[in-house]
Amino acid sequence: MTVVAIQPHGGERPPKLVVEGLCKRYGATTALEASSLSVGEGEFLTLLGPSGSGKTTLLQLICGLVEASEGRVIIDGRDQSRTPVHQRDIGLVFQHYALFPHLTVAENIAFPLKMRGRAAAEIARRVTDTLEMVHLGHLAQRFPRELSGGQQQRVALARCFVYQPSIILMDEPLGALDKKLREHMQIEIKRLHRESGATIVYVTHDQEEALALSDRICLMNHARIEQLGTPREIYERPRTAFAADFIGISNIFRGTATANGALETAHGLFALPDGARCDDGKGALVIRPEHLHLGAEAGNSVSGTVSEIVYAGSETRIIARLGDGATLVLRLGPGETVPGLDERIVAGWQRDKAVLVS
Ligand SMILES: Nc1ncnc2c1ncn2[C@@H]1O[C@H](COP(=O)(O)OP(=O)(O)OP(=O)(O)O)[C@@H](O)[C@H]1O
Repeated sequence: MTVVAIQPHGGERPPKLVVEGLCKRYGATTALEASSLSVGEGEFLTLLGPSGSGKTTLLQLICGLVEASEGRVIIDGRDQSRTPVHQRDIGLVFQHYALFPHLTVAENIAFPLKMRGRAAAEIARRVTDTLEMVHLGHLAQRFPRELSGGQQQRVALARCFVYQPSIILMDEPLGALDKKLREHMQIEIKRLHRESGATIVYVTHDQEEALALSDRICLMNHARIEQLGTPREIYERPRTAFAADFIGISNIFRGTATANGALETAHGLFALPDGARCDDGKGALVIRPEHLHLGAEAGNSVSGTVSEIVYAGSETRIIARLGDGATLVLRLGPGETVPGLDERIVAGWQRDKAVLVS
């Protein structure tokens, strides 16, 4: 078992949530290896990773739906590891909205406030404000069955935001919606986050959604934290080939380090970026498509045959086949000359544009 060092939370924000060595085992299966992280007040942190990587388990441990095998959950400086789920002051939003079918939109949103014994005048005011916030004021008297999927999910969000929980946890809340509605709701969630100042931990397996929403991303793989950083840090400075591959498009060349600071790969000998070193003699070079240019540059280049040309308005994406069946992706800007299908090309990169990963 490896214990990951506590990762610093974003910026100067005081920590709202600290997870220390949290671990979950089900018999012989480890759903989450001992993991530590810290989430700042008002931060939007996304747990991102493939199916089965431990995202939901970590979320359930934070809210107390699942009991940890080891580790601690600290909220606002207090150890809440043994606090029951309903006493943790955490709001939950899941993929399936679970609205009360026999209550109107306004009554659904009022429900958590009534449960907490708030005064009628306060409930009325907060429900009105929250309905405004999610743009559902005109549908207050409808029942859930009279709403579209996107509207129902907005009610679910409102029902969570209305009582201003300390932390809001969301598990694939947009998973059941179609792509267009998802993108619209992402903007809504971003706005709700900004306007409410809530601390949010959000689970998704969709990297574009994670990039669009998050202050920081906690990338998970095989029941552990692979990398934690801002979207830009993970995109520009991935630490592993998995991180480079999971976030954005990457060209990855694996190889062995040579004595004079180069990487010997199946596609050629490439100079490493300044200061980069392979610790165990092996590594991989990651080159993003926008850093590849037609023609040899600074000695680092590969040759291939164009197999696909994808015109996408602001850019043209070229996919080329390399010698051993591997593919290469590069992006050409509007002014650049586009090669023809089946044409032989040489694509090069400046060595400092590549990132060495493990
Ligand atoms: N109650 C359980 N009993 C046994 N194994 C479990 C249980 N819950 C989760 N697991 C296992 O723990 C691992 C992590 O599961 P988890 O649901 O956290 O992954 P996830 O990243 O959220 O996946 P998905 O995106 O598919 O929801 C998986 O291998 C899963 O099979």
